[in-house]
Amino acid sequence: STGGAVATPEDHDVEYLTPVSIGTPEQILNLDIDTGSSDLWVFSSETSRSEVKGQTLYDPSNSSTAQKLEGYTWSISYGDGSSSAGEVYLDTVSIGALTVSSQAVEVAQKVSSEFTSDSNNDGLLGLGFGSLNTVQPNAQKTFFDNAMPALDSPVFTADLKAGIPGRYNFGYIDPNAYTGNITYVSVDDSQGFWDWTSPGYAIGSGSFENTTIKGIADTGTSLLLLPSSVVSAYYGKISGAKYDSTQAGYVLPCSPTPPDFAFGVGDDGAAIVLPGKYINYAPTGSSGTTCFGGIQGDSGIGFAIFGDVALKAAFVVFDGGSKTLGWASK
Ligand SMILES: C[C@H](Cc1ccc(C(C)(C)C)cc1)[C@H](NN)c1nnnn1Cc1ccc2c(c1)OCO2
Repeated sequence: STGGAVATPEDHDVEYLTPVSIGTPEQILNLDIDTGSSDLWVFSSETSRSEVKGQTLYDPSNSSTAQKLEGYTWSISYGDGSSSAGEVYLDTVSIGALTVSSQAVEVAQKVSSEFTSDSNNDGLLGLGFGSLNTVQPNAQKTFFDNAMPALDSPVFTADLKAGIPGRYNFGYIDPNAYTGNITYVSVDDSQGFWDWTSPGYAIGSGSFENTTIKGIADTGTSLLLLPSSVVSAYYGKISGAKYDSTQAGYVLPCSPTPPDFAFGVGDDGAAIVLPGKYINYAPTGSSGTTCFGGIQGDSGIGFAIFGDVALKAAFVVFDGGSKTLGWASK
């Protein structure tokens, strides 16, 4: 079997939302597919009313296929400080033509203010490794883990785009979605992430800097978070760029367009090039002359995060069979 669905960017590509069908008859929620976590949780009829602001709610009592996992709970805190918690049902979940009949659907009873204020986001669908799942007393499998045995090929692909809809596909690699070759690299799943190591980077037309960058491919993080040495080298090339403590990040003049940023993939010289305009993440004020940088530091996290700013420059294969990541330009 195969499946897939569109991934539509919210403002500034801060996140990408994908329609996911849950229950019988189907209830369609727009979820943030997140390769950096492993819980599938949704706003629901059980979410406290004061914490709901416009989201679509999954109501298990309206699904003939919903089964409550009595005594099961979940609670998650994300690296950006947001959090949510609740109870657990099993129900039928589909992404396009791909259906998992007994998927753990974690219904939120509480969500933090960051989720409440994001009215278009109806929840997260985690595609990290199972060890990250927070359900107690027994961890639950991800949609991909449940689907994998039935898939034509044990893979899913992320084809995110700048400012326009892209796609997540399951079970096949679309040869029309990328250019050149796909370079596969090994993944360390010991922390539950799609964790890989880039051999280095280049700034604009500059020479390639060999420095290992270990980080995760994370569709659920907006920015590209890199070691401070790389980040200061990049912004050091841009007159007027500076670290702004009030913004808690590097800001830069929105024009002229900043230099491209390339990160290496594999040891054959392959690289993914981010056009400089991707680094103009969003204007910081009303004048539009200063932009918040799409590349920021990863200090305090312990690893780099190849978030949407990086992923939208590539076609990425998440191979659950060989536990490898495939990177291609497009
Ligand atoms: C943050 C997202 C998870 C999320 C997504 C969306 C949202 C909102 C809808 C409310 C906007 C909140 C949360 C990420 N997913 N793998 C994640 N989940 N756990 N760690 N990370 C990545 C990380 C880790 C550390 C950091 C960071 C990021 O930004 C700053 O420091």
